[in-house]
Amino acid sequence: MKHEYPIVLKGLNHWFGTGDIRKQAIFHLDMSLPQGSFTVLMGPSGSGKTTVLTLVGALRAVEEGSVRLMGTELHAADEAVLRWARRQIGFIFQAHNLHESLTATQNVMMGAMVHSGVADAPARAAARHALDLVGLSHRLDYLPEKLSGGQKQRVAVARALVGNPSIILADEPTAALDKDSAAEVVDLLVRLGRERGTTTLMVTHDNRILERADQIMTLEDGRLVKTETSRSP
Ligand SMILES: Nc1ncnc2c1ncn2[C@@H]1O[C@H](COP(=O)(O)OP(=O)(O)OP(=O)(O)O)[C@@H](O)[C@H]1O
Repeated sequence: MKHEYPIVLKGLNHWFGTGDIRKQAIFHLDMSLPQGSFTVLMGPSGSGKTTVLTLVGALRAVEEGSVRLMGTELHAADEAVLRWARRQIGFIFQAHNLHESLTATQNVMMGAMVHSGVADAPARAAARHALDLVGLSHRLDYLPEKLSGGQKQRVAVARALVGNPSIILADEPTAALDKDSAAEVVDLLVRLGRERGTTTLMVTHDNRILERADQIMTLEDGRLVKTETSRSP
């Protein structure tokens, strides 16, 4: 089923700690991300970007307000719904989370097997397909140490894509990359939005990629202070 806005946050508040040290980290956050769009979440260190990403990713319980993924509410959702939500998502983090002793294909296969519990042969086929999609079909059997920074991060993107997610959540995926490699990874995510309708939310400090974003949202002290829409998806 298609959803015009696969990610919708309404009146989201979040706190850390209890008692005297209880501190609000997110304040009244509203956000709607259109299907196929590429949204960048910016803001100074400590402004709440990662907290938002983990709430949207069903990695943290929603305390107050609403997070809807593909129309399904995560606030007060049971574990089965949260597991379902995580299966809709491909997660991409900084470059260095590939297993060094596994080839590109094996790294991506792990994503397929964890994601959907599929067996070896279909996981291998899915991994090859995902690596082809990110332009690495000529590097299937390479170990990470033989790949460039940009190629490693494209393996991480392939691993996130292998379960065919509707949503991609990325935390600083270009931080360790040079300009061209960063552009490569971002162009890929933008293309996936256009071609497959994948909706991406990326946390970044990286000014180099802003011109490629459909929406740029800026958080300060847990509040959304600016939303810029640069082009329609
Ligand atoms: N597990 C936690 N326990 C207590 N406070 C936390 C926890 N995680 C985050 N915080 C606090 O919540 C606020 C938002 O943190 P968050 O990590 O979301 O910011 P960020 O914008 O992602 O920062 P950075 O760019 O440095 O990663 C900060 O004040 C932080 O200290």
